[in-house]
Amino acid sequence: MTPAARIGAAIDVIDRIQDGELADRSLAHWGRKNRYAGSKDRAAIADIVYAVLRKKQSLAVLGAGKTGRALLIGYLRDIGQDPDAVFGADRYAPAALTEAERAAPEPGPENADFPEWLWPDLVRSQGDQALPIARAMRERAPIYVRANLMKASREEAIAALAAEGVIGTAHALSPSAVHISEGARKIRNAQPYLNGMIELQDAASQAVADLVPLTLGERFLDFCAGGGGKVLAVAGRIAGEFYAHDADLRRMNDLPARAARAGTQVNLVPPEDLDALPACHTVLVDAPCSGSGSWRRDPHGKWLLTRDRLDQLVEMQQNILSRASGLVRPGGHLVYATCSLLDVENDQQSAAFLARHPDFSQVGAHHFTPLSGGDGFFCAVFAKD
Ligand SMILES: C[S@@+](CC[C@H](N)C(=O)[O-])C[C@H]1O[C@@H](n2cnc3c(N)ncnc32)[C@H](O)[C@@H]1O
Repeated sequence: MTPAARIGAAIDVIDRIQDGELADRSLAHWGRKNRYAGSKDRAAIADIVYAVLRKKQSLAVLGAGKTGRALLIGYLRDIGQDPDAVFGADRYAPAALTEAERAAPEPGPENADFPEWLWPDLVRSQGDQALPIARAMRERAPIYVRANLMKASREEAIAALAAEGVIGTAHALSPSAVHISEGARKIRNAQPYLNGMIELQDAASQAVADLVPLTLGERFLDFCAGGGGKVLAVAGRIAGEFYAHDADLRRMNDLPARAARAGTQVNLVPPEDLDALPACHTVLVDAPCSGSGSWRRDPHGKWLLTRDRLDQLVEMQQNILSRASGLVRPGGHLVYATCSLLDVENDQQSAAFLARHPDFSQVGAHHFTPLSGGDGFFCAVFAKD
């Protein structure tokens, strides 16, 4: 069957489903009526039908209707194919599009599976990238590892992984990032992981760690260290004196073992010891945030966020920034990062910080979105007078 004929078959199957038939019965019925179709064709048609059912609501918006035909128009738009190139493409294809079907629907949150109340914020923050970003957020996150450059080059790490059946390629977001295309489940038992040559870490998270200004031997504090992903990434780049703090000490439970595996040392600083810590060359605030940049990994988080919670987070970020800024020594840097796509947590938060702290000036701001492969992240670097 031609690709267009498979789309035509999927339309027939979906129409029966829309009339109330169960999906597997509708597929079986189509198979009985079209015995010329081989097993590959039937499997491909089933794949299309189930892909449509998964996104039925948003595809109905994209195709401007709920019939099999409209949903398949929506399906093709969703996967980036022009329905005009399929409908009417050959004599087995469904009939060519009408003018009304050809008119593309208005982009909006309902065809991006994005919380409606937050849509204006995303548009304000990301402009005409809002829709592709929101739609990218519906897919599974890619898997990345970080080559620990203190132990091996990225190429050596890729080769060591390949020897254990884990296939990866260098990724452009960071000199340490490796995109894993095969064998991801084997990573945690693979030698390069067990001996600290690699760590699991999103590529944009690695890129944020790359932006941390630090010179050999300097003192670095990760103020919101959590499991230690960022401090370990910075320690993988340059030798220094590393400190990790988190309001919730338990979040750092695994950090000493992870640091030992990576061949580095990270000193844990409980809240009561912060004031005794000598001022640092660089302090990183990887702040608690909406997590909107990592909703591919946490799709439930997307539906749990509320306006009240977002307001609370913004206030919390302000307080943390003020507290952490007091730990930076003159001439040093404060780095503010979030895995958020929302301006209110990112550029607006940075501007508010600068307004409250005239002894700091902004020397860089970077925005990462899922469109470049990794999670959405924001990173601002402030220099202290
Ligand atoms: C985004 S996570 C950090 C992720 C971590 N840096 C990493 O790369 O794996 C934010 C962390 O901030 C911590 N946190 C929340 N409120 C805090 C506060 N007032 N002071 C310090 N840490 C705080 C949370 O416990 C959480 O572990």
